[in-house]
Amino acid sequence: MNKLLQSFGYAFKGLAYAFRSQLNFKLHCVAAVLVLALGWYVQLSVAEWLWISLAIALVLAAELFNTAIEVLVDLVSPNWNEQAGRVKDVAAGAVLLIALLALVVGLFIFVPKLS
Ligand SMILES: Nc1ncnc2c1ncn2[C@@H]1O[C@H](COP(=O)(O)OP(=O)(O)OP(=O)(O)O)[C@@H](O)[C@H]1O
Repeated sequence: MNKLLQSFGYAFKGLAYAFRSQLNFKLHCVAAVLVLALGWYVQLSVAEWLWISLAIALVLAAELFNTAIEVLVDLVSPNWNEQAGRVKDVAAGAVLLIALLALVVGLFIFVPKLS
């Protein structure tokens, strides 16, 4: 049980680090709160809540993986290196792809309700 609590502690430490150090993660957290408030305002259905929750979780998880990759790259390759840059670019591309998916999900759900 103690070990489990300790693992949660490490996970929260990671979340706090990402929130403190990554502007993009902070912005996505703010966007998530605004989307949740809007969802409450327009009274989303259960299925719509599931889609929105999935989109939010995917974006935030992608940002966290991207942060972990950036930290790792900076650790193993602190100097300029083409391959290191490529690793960061690909990770950033994954975040962009998932953020676009979340945007499409949000547009499909909210545009008909707000127009
Ligand atoms: N060690 C490196 N070698 C080569 N290119 C790098 C290296 N570090 C970063 N880059 C290039 O600079 C870009 C931005 O890197 P950086 O680590 O600043 O990421 P970021 O997305 O701006 O992260 P942060 O949110 O920490 O500012 C990378 O996508 C990559 O193209």
